[in-house]
Amino acid sequence: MEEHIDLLVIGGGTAGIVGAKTAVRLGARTVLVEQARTGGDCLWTGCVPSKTLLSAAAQAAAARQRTGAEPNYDAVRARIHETIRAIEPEDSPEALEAFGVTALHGSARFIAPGEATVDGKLIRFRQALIATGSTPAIPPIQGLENAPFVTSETIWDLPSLPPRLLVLGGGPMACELGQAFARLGSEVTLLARSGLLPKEDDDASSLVRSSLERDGVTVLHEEAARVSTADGTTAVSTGTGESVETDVVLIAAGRAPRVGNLGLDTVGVDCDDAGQVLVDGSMRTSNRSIWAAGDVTQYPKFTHLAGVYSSTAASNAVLGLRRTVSRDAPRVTFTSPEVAAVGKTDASGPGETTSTVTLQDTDRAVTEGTKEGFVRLVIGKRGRILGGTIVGPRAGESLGELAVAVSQKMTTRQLAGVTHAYPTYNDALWNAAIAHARSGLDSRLVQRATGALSSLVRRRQERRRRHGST
Ligand SMILES: Cc1cc2nc3c(=O)[nH]c(=O)nc-3n(C[C@H](O)[C@H](O)[C@H](O)COP(=O)(O)OP(=O)(O)OC[C@H]3O[C@@H](n4cnc5c(N)ncnc54)[C@H](O)[C@@H]3O)c2cc1C
Ligand SMILES: NC(=O)c1ccc[n+]([C@@H]2O[C@H](COP(=O)([O-])OP(=O)(O)OC[C@H]3O[C@@H](n4cnc5c(N)ncnc54)[C@H](O)[C@@H]3O)[C@@H](O)[C@H]2O)c1
Repeated sequence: MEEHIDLLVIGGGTAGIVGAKTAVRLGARTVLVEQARTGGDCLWTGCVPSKTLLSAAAQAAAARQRTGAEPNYDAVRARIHETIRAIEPEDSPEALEAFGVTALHGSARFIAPGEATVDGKLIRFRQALIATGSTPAIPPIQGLENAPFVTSETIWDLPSLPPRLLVLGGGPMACELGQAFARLGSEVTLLARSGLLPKEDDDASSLVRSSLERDGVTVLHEEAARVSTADGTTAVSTGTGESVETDVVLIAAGRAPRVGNLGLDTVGVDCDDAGQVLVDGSMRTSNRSIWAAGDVTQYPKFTHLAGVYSSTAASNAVLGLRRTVSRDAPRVTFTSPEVAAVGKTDASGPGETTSTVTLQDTDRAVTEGTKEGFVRLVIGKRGRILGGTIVGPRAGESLGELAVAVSQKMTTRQLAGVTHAYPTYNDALWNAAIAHARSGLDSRLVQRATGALSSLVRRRQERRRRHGST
């Protein structure tokens, strides 16, 4: 390709696909390069298979309770493959080409400012977008290399349900997959050195822990120290000397950016100590014509952020803008109960407070027999909703409303003023806003003001009655 293209997109996952389509919509000549299969982690090894697995596991647990029937793991695997097959065409090279993106198969590498190669072939570009994603981080644990371990990339290939599964990690991936495999019938141990969902509200994390334990998961708040494998048995020992035997180890200990062999030094793209590409709020790297989005950057690693941030990066690159991204980062961990959060989740700033309503006080939850869950709003000065956490069934769906409230800078009074249908799970969110808005009305100053107003109205009405009666 001798002439310059407008935008070179490296990586065909969510960030790459959305970025490339955005650029084409803006009239840019865009080339997307993917070294493996377009669709990326979300489609092949992340969100799509894991959410299908969770759904199948929840149904299996319900069926076991109803009839005692044990799940058929082959059928679960078949369902996962079917789901991927149904979504795959949307992300295919053919779909990209039909949209106007030139899709190339190969591995891209920067070789000089404005120049990259794809498997040795030269491409000249005006702007580039790095969207190369991440791979599972493998912690340096003695003996792990000889153990039968799987990651989010390989767990889908297990030929049968492991009788015992040790999950290393306590983040969203460990909690979701740990619960799913326990519900399917594996004996699951979770080894989580920072506890469960350490980035979320403590009460949310406690509810998830109790729920996992009810599903039979053993949760150890410890770090893996050593792994030994002999005669087909693997034992993982912890820092405190406890040892857990297992058939398979699942590593769910975070992510490492895919930056190897990209030639970032050649073009002056800076990374942090973990190798993540550093971008500013407009998603521009330290090289003025190179942008980045998705898991490869320092921002939280979620599909929706990969898409939205990449769209901003591509439009900034193509139109010469510096629009910045929102850092509110809505997120959902799809355990049972779901944990959904956006914006601030603790009242750590001056003048900040929280308003909490439990699902025990929410009629929809009572009618459905749901006992666990809550909504907690984090509220700033003058009643502005800064963020919050929702735990319970369909918390991920309720999060949409909270995300709107946060992004639109709504106050609790404004949210309280929106009529909600009864009985819904979102009543909890509404009631948390009402409770806070009312507490403002209960303050002594407001009581004095409303008292004075109502006595004024009373006197006026009295006067009118007297005049009317004469
Ligand atoms: C088990 C699991 C469950 C998850 N569940 C959720 C969820 O429910 N919700 C959610 O929001 N997020 C979820 N995530 C996170 C989500 O999958 C990622 O945030 C998202 O897929 C990142 O997209 P990306 O485009 O940045 O990277 P990727 O999808 O990894 O895409 C990067 C692509 O770049 C290609 N590439 C790399 N280097 C080169 C090169 N030099 N040349 C050409 N191509 C290259 C790779 O082959 C890859 O296809 C989950 C992740 C996991 C592991
Ligand atoms: N529902 C979702 O949106 C969803 C689901 C799964 C994964 N993801 C994304 O995928 C990425 C990967 O998920 P994750 O859960 O692996 O990452 P994570 O970084 O959120 O959690 C990893 C956890 O593993 C623990 N850990 C690391 N090394 C350990 C060791 N040696 N012993 C014990 N514990 C150890 C860490 O303390 C940490 O809490 C995340 O960024 C997440 O956002 C999202």
